[in-house]
Amino acid sequence: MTEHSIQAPVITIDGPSGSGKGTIAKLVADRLGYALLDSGALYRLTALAALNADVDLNDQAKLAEVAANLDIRFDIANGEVSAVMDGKDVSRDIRMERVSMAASKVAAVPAVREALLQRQRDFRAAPGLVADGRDMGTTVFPDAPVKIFLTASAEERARRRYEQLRGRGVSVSLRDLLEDIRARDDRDMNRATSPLAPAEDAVVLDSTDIDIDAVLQKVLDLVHARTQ
Ligand SMILES: Nc1ncnc2c1ncn2[C@@H]1O[C@H](COP(=O)(O)OP(=O)(O)O)[C@@H](O)[C@H]1O
Ligand SMILES: Nc1ccn([C@H]2C[C@H](O)[C@@H](COP(=O)(O)OP(=O)(O)O)O2)c(=O)n1
Repeated sequence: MTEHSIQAPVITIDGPSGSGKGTIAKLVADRLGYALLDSGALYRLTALAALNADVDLNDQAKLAEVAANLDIRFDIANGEVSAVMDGKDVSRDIRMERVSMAASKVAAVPAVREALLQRQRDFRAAPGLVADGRDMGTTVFPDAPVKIFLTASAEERARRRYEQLRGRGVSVSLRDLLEDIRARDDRDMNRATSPLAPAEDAVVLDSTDIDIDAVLQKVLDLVHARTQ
């Protein structure tokens, strides 16, 4: 028996921005009673901390120091997860577009990824974990029994983000969002360390034309098939 085979199972959900990872990860975790790791939030928190401290986003050593020293926790109340940094709820702040852009830059720094690696693995606990991000199946939990790579066309992902932001009363242009999504895709897919890519043993699911319930059902079917 390997060391990993006695650990709690992990379901990894990787994919580009707006493909539905966060939504599906939360639903699967609720359904199975598993813990949830939103790994993107860690990169967003690092970005926010760096912006707040006026750290130059090109200073890799400083960024790694910021990542290693984050004082953060995730609180759960009424089924909603909030991100708390230095004792303050920053859940809304980390979703701002300028933080999203900074997060994608910060996430390209190898020393930042290294600094956050163990923090992510520490989320693994019984009865299991659902982890969403870009490299959950490739780098952070390579031994996960269930790996999903969720995609959708850039246009559909921009449309979803547009609706999501409008629903929150944020006014944005669909064209700007599509440009942002393409810029982030490019950076996430072409960086040297842990680029966005499906693991060899991942199942690729394209959600462009299927709704959330249908995606959830496909993922749950796969979980049952792989963990029986
Ligand atoms: N299959 C789907 N069809 C339509 N809308 C979806 C689908 N999956 C997710 N969404 C919506 O798209 C938006 C972005 O989803 P989210 O889970 O935040 O994506 P990600 O975590 O991959 O960035 C949310 O408003 C969500 O409700
Ligand atoms: N495991 C991860 C998770 C996120 N990232 C990067 C990629 C993104 O640009 C930022 C923010 O990720 P997040 O998943 O919150 O972003 P989206 O909700 O998909 O727009 O962090 C990463 O490099 N590796």
